[in-house]
Parts: sequence; C-alpha cells; structure tokens
Amino acid sequence: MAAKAAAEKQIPAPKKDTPTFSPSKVTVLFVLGGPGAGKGTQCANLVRDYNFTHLSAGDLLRAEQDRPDSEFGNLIKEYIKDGKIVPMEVTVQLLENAMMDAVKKDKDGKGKFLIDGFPRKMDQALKFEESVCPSKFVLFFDCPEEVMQKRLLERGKTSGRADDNEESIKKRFKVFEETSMPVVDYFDKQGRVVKIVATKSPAEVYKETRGKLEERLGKNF
Ligand SMILES: Nc1ncnc2c1ncn2[C@@H]1O[C@H](COP(=O)(O)OP(=O)(O)OP(=O)(O)O)[C@@H](O)[C@H]1O
Ligand SMILES: O=c1ccn([C@@H]2O[C@H](COP(=O)(O)O)[C@@H](O)[C@H]2O)c(=O)[nH]1
Ligand SMILES: [Mg+2]
Repeated sequence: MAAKAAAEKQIPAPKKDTPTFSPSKVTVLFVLGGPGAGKGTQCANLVRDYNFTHLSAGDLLRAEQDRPDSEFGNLIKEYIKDGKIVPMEVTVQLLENAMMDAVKKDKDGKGKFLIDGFPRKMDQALKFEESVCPSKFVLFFDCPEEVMQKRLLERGKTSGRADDNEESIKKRFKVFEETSMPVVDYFDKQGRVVKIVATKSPAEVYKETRGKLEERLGKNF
C-alpha cells in the first residue's frame, strides 16, 4: 500500500550511488517511436538476429495488471486505457526485475536488452540511467500519425488491447507528442538517437534498422 501511495504521488525513491548494472556487462538500447510505429515488430527481428532480450514496458505493465496479487492492477488498467504514463517507480522496478532475471541466467552475468516503449517521460529516463543502467542509444522509429492510426485500428481488430480504439489512440498520440518526444529530443541533443524511417514495409524498415545498428555498434557486438 505504501508503495502504491508513493507511486501515485511520485515520491522519489532514495538516490543510489551507482546503477545496478554496469554498461561493461549490460548493453541497453531504448526503442522509441509513436504508438503503432512498429517497435515490437522490429524488436522481434533484432531478437532473432542478434540475440537481444526484448523487454516491452507496455507488455510488462499489462502482465503486472493481470497478476492476481498485484497492488497496481487497477491503477495500470486506468492509465493504459487513457494512454497515460504509469508512475515511473512501477515501470522502472518491473524493468529492473526482468533484467535481473535475464542477467542471472547468463553464466557471465551479461545481458543485451532492447527496452521497448521506454522511457516515455523525462523522469523515467533520468531515473533508469541513474539507478538501473545507462543506455547506449535510442532506436527511434519515426512515423506520421495517419500511418500509425491505420496500423493500430487494424491491429485492434484482433489484439484485444484496451487502448487500440479511436478514443484511446487519440490520447496516446497526445501523450507521445507532449511527453515522450521531449525524451527523444533530450537524447538527440546528446547524439544518442538513431532515427529510422518507419513508414516503409516491415522488411525495408528492418534493413535500415540493421544497417544503422551495425554502423553504430559494429557487426559483433
Ligand atoms: N512497417 C510496417 N508496415 C505496415 N504495418 C506494420 C509495420 N510495422 C508494424 N506493422 C503492423 O502495425 C501494427 C503495430 O506494430 P507494432 O505492434 O510493432 O507497433 P508498436 O510500435 O510496438 O506499437 P505500440 O506502441 O502500440 O506497442 C501491428 O499490427 C504490425 O503488424
Ligand atoms: O514506460 C511506460 C510504457 C508504457 N506505459 C503504458 O502502457 C501503454 C502501452 O504501451 P505500449 O508501448 O504501446 O505497449 C502506454 O500507452 C502507457 O499507458 C507506461 O505507462 N509507461
Ligand atoms: Mg509495442
């Protein structure tokens, strides 16, 4: 209950001196782009070809929402339907837990993560890099709203997602422009954004993604 109150009021957690994971052992790429830009689709390709662990913040929140004992279930449900950003304490903890699970399974304690749909708000970006792990860069899938809307409405016919409907999509676009684009701009000013044109076919988008990723990291990262 105390954690929930803290999350709702955004009471800052005590500051940590060092992040949980060292970038010498753990590689983090943030994957951003508007709702429906194709982040999940391209992450699946990257997992297949480069052995990344894919962590979608939205998927982790949906799983937490459905966990019978979760104290955050109702809160997450409300936030997702309205496209709002769940208080960062919840999401950062879910991500850190999932990263820890994966790193513990690796015999060298290493990990390579695609953190999809995160950070979507400046407080999350600062908190994650300070307390969990600094990221190498952001893969940013750039797509206009009309294209994303068409994709989401099509996906909504079968996805069962509570936010793949016209009303929620409109709210998600607004939050993306007002709250998440400033995060992309923040990393861009530091030269840490790799921008991909996301309007072409999935195969063409992936070709550009691979090319730019290897340009940045080399072939054997
Ligand atoms: N390049 C593409 N061209 C056409 N359709 C695409 C393309 N990439 C993905 N899609 C389709 O668009 C929909 C949204 O894709 P995806 O789930 O990968 O987006 P996302 O960025 O993860 O969305 P969200 O932010 O809602 O999680 C899916 O139905 C997917 O099959
Ligand atoms: O850091 C995050 C990421 C996501 N959310 C909420 O989840 C939904 C769905 O996210 P997808 O990436 O589209 O799966 C998003 O609209 C937010 O409501 C969040 O709160 N914080
Ligand atoms: Mg997705």
